[in-house]
Amino acid sequence: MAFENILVETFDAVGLIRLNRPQALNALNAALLGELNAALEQFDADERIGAIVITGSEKAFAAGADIKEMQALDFVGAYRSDFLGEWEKITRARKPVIAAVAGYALGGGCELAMMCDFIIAAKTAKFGQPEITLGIMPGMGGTQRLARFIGKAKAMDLCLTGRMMDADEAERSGLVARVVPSEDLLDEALRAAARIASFSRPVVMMAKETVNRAYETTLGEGLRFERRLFHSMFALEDQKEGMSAFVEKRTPAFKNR
Ligand SMILES: CC(C)=CC(=O)SCCNC(=O)CCNC(=O)[C@H](O)C(C)(C)COP(=O)(O)OP(=O)(O)OC[C@H]1O[C@@H](n2cnc3c(N)ncnc32)[C@H](O)[C@@H]1OP(=O)(O)O
Repeated sequence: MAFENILVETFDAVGLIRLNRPQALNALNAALLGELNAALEQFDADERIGAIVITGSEKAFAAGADIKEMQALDFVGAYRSDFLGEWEKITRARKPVIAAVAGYALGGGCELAMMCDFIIAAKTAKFGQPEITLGIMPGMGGTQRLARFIGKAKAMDLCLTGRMMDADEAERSGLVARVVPSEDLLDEALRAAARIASFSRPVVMMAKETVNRAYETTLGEGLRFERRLFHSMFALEDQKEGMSAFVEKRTPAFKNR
């Protein structure tokens, strides 16, 4: 499939998607969304791929939903088309997705990064929900995910003032897993993805599913879910291989089953 708004590459077991609308600071329009979903589906279905990285440019991961595309929208059009609803598909990828963020991650850009499983940020990264300055509020999950990830105080601050948060504040707040020098961003993200891809695929997928469950259920239900999936891992050849390799002091050769 040919893409116009993203660039897609593979590095061994890692799929890399670069948002590529430099003229609009990677503003997220419908065409880009369709391509991003298609690329993610392809990587998710590809047996050779174990993890996925989404990145932007040095200046912008993404400066938000495309304001020029949204400008003329009316209520009925937004409601009937469930405008922005398709973005949730990104969270359905079953393989881990890392956001490698440099520059602006604003509005929908910040929300897209939060839909990924974790964020690695360059020193230059700036996160924010400036929708309030446009006469709207976040609509791709910002109010809900920020409140869960960084707490009410910071979520309110960002959504109500529209201010930007730099990479260090984002890391202190728990939004970002690691901050690295800009020149190391992609290598660091690809290395993390390659490490994940080297582990047992079903175990990685179950670990992702289980951590995500923490955001959707009670602690009791989450703990039961974790324990049941944990028990199921003893049916995997990869559990036998991983533990034998430890005892025999060698590197495990996982077979993803
Ligand atoms: C998901 C939901 C519900 C909502 C949203 O996401 S709303 C969008 C939220 N984002 C913003 O409000 C940020 C808008 N952008 C900016 O404030 C600035 O572009 C900046 C601070 C990120 C960077 O400023 P800078 O002066 O360095 O660059 P610009 O000249 O302003 O931008 C270059 C080029 O990109 C176009 N651009 C930037 N952001 C968007 C956007 N979100 N949608 C559409 N186009 C965007 C900008 O217009 C300019 O293009 P032109 O020179 O052709 O006008």
